[in-house]
Amino acid sequence: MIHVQHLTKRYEDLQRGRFTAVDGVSFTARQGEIFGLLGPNGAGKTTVLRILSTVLEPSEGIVTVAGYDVVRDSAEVRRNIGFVSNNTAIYDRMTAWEMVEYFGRLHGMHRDELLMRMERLFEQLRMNDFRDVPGGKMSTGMKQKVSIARAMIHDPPVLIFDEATLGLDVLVARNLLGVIRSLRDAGKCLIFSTHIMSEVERLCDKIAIMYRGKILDTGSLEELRQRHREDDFEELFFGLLSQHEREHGRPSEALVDRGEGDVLA
Ligand SMILES: Nc1ncnc2c1ncn2[C@@H]1O[C@H](COP(=O)(O)OP(=O)(O)OP(=O)(O)O)[C@@H](O)[C@H]1O
Repeated sequence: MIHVQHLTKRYEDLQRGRFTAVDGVSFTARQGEIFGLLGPNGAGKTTVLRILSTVLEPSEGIVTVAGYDVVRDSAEVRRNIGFVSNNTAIYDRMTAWEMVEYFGRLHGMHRDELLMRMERLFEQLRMNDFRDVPGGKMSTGMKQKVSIARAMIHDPPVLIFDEATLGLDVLVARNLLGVIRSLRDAGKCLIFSTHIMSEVERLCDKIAIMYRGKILDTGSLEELRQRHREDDFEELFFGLLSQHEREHGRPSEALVDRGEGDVLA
């Protein structure tokens, strides 16, 4: 469903000059699968997801979503994906129902089809209790559900969650992970990016560990554990990052010195 081959993205940065944020990344994510992108802040996860959702163009490499090329067929790609982040704008004065309806119209959905889809979605995400609550009066959990409903209104086969649990309390985050699992069971292809190891361990069928623009390894949790002969996922993760630092001439303490200790969160 998603094929990423030798993807590289360079930014022209005023301070750093030409900076490679994503460096030769390849992976495949399939239908009915939750694919986790795990990495500390700055690893390049958001850049990859922005390319998948056609907001940015690759510098090199080929990326296809549902068979469509993100550069050549960007409109088709957008029809096939929904994007959920932790900072989606929710309009204070629009109700949950109005917001989701508005996004359905933006996707050009016909009225009857839109209403049917909305009824199903509000039921599925348990949003009927707050159908008529305006954004300004919603809890964080309600807002997050509206963001998901908005991303799913056109029933895309691919859903992308970028650090979607950031800032949510444990209960809301737990509910969100439940929703993501049920979408997987309904056959969607899900990409879930996070810096939180436990979420990836509990949720993802396949994991790509990303650091400094590269994928250091990829596989199911079990495959990764066996390959690295390490049952403790946290040890495995830091082991891979430290090995990368050693091979690239940096001391492993740099992980902590650079303030990247928060990958432990
Ligand atoms: N528009 C830009 N111009 C220059 N550099 C950028 C730009 N956007 C991102 N970067 C840099 O690219 C690198 C990767 O950033 P990216 O946001 O993709 O990482 P991330 O893994 O999603 O981390 P985070 O969770 O902090 O967003 C970082 O060093 C970041 O500073």
